Amino acid sequence: MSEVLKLEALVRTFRNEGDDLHILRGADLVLNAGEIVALVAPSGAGKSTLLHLAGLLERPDDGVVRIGGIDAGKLSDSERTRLRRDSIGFVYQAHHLLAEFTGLENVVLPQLIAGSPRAKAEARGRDLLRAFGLGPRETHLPGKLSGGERQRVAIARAMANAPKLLLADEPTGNLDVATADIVFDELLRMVRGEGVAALIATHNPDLAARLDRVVMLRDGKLVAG
Ligand SMILES: Nc1ncnc2c1ncn2[C@@H]1O[C@H](COP(=O)(O)OP(=O)(O)OP(=O)(O)O)[C@@H](O)[C@H]1O
Repeated sequence: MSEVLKLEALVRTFRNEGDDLHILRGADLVLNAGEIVALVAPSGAGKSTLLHLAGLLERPDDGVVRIGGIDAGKLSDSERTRLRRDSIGFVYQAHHLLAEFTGLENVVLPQLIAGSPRAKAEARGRDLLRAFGLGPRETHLPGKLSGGERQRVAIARAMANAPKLLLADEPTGNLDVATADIVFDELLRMVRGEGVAALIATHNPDLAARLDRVVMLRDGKLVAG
């Protein structure tokens, strides 16, 4: 099976008021194509730190991040940006949609930035929003959508450039329990349908149990959950 993400002995230490916080102390992980893995850890253990490193938003103090076999540490900043844009989608706890653009435009823009022609980007955007039942709302501004609808648009945006890897940090953490449940299942359906590998951080053990595998961040290392 082809390897989408490989983390090798990742180390990340923060300096905080004179103390060293050893957040990652040799974290290893392999994610294969189509695999959906839950990342579970107590608050402050380093889930977001790990996702930022895996998503090439930050560099580790030591260790290697490979995306599709490519050692990201050997790339220039612009090459990392291109690899991130072409291969990785992000979903955060907050939707981070652009308020002055419609739902559809929010899904179209990353595709235009990646060089896709507008007609193709709009067709893909409409397909993704329709899959979430948002077709009739595609021209609404984010401020006119419910919290669950906004998060669905944010997921559609993350999938817009057909990434190989989706990284999600508490993707339904801001929603009420009932909506979170539904949106989480919709996210899984879309990720499975598109054959994308995903690493999804969640505090919720019920949600984690729906995924293919659980890894836990313990003492700065990843262990099977
Ligand atoms: N840039 C930074 N400088 C100093 N300390 C940091 C920095 N970024 C993160 N930390 C610290 O590292 C620890 C891990 O943070 P991180 O956000 O990765 O945790 P988390 O597991 O995602 O937490 P939560 O579930 O609450 O979001 C925290 O104690 C945090 O305060």
